[in-house]
Amino acid sequence: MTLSPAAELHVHIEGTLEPELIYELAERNGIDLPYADLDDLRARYEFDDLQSFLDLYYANMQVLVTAQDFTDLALAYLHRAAQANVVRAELFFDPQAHLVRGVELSTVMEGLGAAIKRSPSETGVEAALIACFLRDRPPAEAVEVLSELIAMGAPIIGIGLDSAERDYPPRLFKEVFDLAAEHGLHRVAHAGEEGPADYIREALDVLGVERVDHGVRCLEDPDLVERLVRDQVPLTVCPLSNVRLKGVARMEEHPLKRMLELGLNVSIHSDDPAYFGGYLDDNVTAVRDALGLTPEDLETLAANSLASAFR
Ligand SMILES: Nc1ncnc2[nH]cnc12
Ligand SMILES: [Zn+2]
Repeated sequence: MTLSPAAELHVHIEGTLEPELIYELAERNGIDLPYADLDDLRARYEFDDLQSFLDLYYANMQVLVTAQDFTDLALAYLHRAAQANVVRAELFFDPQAHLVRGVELSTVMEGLGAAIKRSPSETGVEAALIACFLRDRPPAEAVEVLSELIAMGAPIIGIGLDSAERDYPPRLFKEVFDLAAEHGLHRVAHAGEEGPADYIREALDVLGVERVDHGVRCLEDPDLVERLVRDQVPLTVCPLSNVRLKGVARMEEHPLKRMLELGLNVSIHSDDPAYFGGYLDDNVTAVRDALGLTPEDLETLAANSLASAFR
């Protein structure tokens, strides 16, 4: 199936780290992996919830050490995205997850910066970077890291908020989002993935986000749905992620079709494709087959993604 051109607006670049690349980078950097072999690593890609995934996601990042590692990771992803007819990719990355391991911000930015620069000519995909802050780390640290990114002139178009959602309400991060706004940066946040619908409202009202990542739990709050429809707030939905992290029991029960029917501004994305069983095209075919989406539905979803991109 040839897919319509689309924008990938919800992908964590560290979540595109495929097991094969983990082994290749571990070898290159002389790192001993705590797995028996590739199959043993692959067998661990079974999750009970967001935290069980995050534990493996952060552990595997240890193989990312040099600027070249970050460049290779991002370009491998962008080549794969091109196969799915992605024309624009806004890549999330987690600066704090690297800083806490002793990898310098300058190394991360040099590596990812080179990849987004080379991408149009090498992959055909226009790429941009969004720095995400970890909600299970201190809010003051997020302010510190964003200040450093701004001071070094890092090539970022915006900021986001990710990691463990439950018990970490968006309002804790008002200061870093205000700083981003002062510097003309775009603002997005994960909300309503595992956390309650109220976190979506807070992300809009307190953080001033322009898009909500996931947002599926908005359906529990009819007044919020009405507002999201009225304001056409983009919701970047990640179907395979929702099923693999058990927010949704089976793809056949995914609320995406209902969200479309309600008039919500939804689009399909891949979140952490190396961990959740597929890239943008895999997500599209999975929901199409499970929910019986029509070619018109798919066209609407792709058009929504392009219209919600920051360009
Ligand atoms: N699905 C997700 N939710 C929250 N934080 C993440 N970081 C990487 N993937 C994530
Ligand atoms: Zn995500």
